[in-house]
Amino acid sequence: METAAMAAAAGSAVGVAAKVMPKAGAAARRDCQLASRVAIVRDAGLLSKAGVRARVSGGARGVRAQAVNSAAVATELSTESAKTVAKPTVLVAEKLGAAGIELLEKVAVVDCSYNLSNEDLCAKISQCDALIVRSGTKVTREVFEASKGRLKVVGRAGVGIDNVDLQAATEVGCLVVNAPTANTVAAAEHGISLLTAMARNVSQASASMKAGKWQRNKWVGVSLVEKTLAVMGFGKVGSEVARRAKGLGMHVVAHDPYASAERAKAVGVELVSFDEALARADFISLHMPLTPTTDKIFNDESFGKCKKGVRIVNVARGGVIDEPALVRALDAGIVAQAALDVFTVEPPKEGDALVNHENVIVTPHLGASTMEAQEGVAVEIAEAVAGALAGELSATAVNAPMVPAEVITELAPYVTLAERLGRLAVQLVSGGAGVKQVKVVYRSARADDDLDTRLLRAMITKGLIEPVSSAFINLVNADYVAKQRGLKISEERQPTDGAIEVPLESISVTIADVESKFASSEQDGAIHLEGKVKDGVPYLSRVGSFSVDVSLEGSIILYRQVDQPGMIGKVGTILGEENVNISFMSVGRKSPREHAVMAIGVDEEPSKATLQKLGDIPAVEEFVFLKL
Ligand SMILES: NC(=O)C1=CN([C@@H]2O[C@H](COP(=O)(O)OP(=O)(O)OC[C@H]3O[C@@H](n4cnc5c(N)ncnc54)[C@H](O)[C@@H]3O)[C@@H](O)[C@H]2O)C=CC1
Ligand SMILES: O=C(O)C(=O)COP(=O)(O)O
Repeated sequence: METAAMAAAAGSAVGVAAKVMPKAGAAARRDCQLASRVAIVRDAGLLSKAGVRARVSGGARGVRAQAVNSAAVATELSTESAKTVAKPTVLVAEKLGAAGIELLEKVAVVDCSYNLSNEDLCAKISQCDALIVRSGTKVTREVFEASKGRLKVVGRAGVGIDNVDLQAATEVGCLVVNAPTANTVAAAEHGISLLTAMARNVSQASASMKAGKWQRNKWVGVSLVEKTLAVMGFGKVGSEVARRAKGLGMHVVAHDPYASAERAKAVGVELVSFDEALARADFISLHMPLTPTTDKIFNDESFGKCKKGVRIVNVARGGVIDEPALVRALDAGIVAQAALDVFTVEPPKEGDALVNHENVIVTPHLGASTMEAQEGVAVEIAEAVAGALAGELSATAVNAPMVPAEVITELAPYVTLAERLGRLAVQLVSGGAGVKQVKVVYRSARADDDLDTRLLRAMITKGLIEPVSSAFINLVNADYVAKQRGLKISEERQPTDGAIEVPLESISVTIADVESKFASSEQDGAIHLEGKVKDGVPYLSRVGSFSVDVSLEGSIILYRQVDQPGMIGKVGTILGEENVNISFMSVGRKSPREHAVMAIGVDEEPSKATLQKLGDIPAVEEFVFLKL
């Protein structure tokens, strides 16, 4: 029952029919267990790099990318689903290295459709579980809306994610992953190429010679040695540029509000303020991301703070420069030369003043375009996307909190417990959509920094919201959706003396300011449920002020009775008449022959008539049926 429900949840989470086909004995059980495990992490929107590697490793690299058109995708999908489980569909919207395509083809139907218009992308996206892009595709809110909830992961085969609407992705629970490391050296090398080519007028001299001229006096350059280079953005690319520039004999300063002084010291670079960097630089190289803060950070005012005759390289993003301001600075001689790989609009409009400026050299966004970087990026993103589709943890997720794989594994049963407690608690509320204040208490012997509760909070949120709305919730969007609905979840840690090997002794969920359908679930005027994990299985351990002990599998009937002999027999007979199988029974009472709360786990959902028969037993004072 549990595994079937979770397998269904897995399907809904990824938007593919993750059906477990009927199989005999151990094989079927193993498949169900796998589906169950996948469901936990997939619902949480988590990815594991190790898991992906295990799944996709072993394949020969270098298989050519094969364009798969829509008809072929449809055919392959139907054939696949007839065989076992339908493979997810990955749309690769920009050229990706062959090794990446090969990895993806092991786990998905891969549709390589390049140069799609926005309209075509929107039309296609509702058939896709994942989308892979580079910098040339704008993944807008419109694209996420057009996906109608099916798109579960966007992979950016590169670093900059300014072309993906992260807010829209988060709102719909779509994970965004990037490939942050494989093109670092390529981008740094391109920065250095542009720096040296600009200083020695390589591209102008080459063009003039090809035009039949021999202008040795015209193309005299400037030297780099002993000059000061300001690296703006001392991250991965910036650091590599700094190292290389030092090798060329340059003095390097860097500006990066978030860089550590130790890292700068290790590279032999002085970290300075923005203004000081501009004031000292003979050359400036840009390596910061495009964000609302860096948007047009190089403008008339900042050029005004530069040394006259400064030379600028931009391999970051066109948008960090106010381009008309750069044209003015070039015309005024404030900026002597610029070397640009990136532009605010790509490709720039014909006749663009900057592109055509005589003191500017340009390349068409080639920073990451080496054979090596493209193969590396393709593998990096394919692994991340394949992992996402399997619901595993990603080290490169950009819109979900990072939760290490080992934490996921350790917390897996508590994740299930957390969701089920939320699910039960909200069903107890009369008109569950009105829940606003929820308190979660984690009882644990672990130190505060040794227990990551983000995943548990997300799953309680999922349990609280999904039964009473059409929202789909995972780790990516849980906090966002809760905030949107005005649901405030406060968390409290209660230290215990137990063993620290056990992550949690119990989790309790308390909903204040609501009315309960089952008065006995209230404690101090609030609905209160508590659960535990025993032998890897989640249990309900408390309902209101009554202790119970019922496994959280199947569904649950709770009723309050006057404690007296013969009750279990009567209830068992009524459920048995309708062939409802009882998995667990537990009586929670404070003292003999007084009020007791009975918790009964059932494998099947009883009919309303059967539930009514239970309610009609004279000793039963109230009852409620809760679905897990
Ligand atoms: N032209 C191309 O083909 C390529 C371009 N890129 C661009 O280069 C950028 C940097 O890439 P990585 O070094 O891999 O990223 P990164 O994240 O390692 O480094 C970016 C650095 O910029 C810093 N930063 C953020 N705001 C800043 C500000 N206001 N002023 C100064 N520094 C600031 C960050 O603290 C970080 O250290 C990417 O965001 C991307 O836009 C990256 C690869 C290829
Ligand atoms: O990785 C980045 O940020 C880049 O700018 C590279 O872009 P590309 O993948 O070559 O379109």
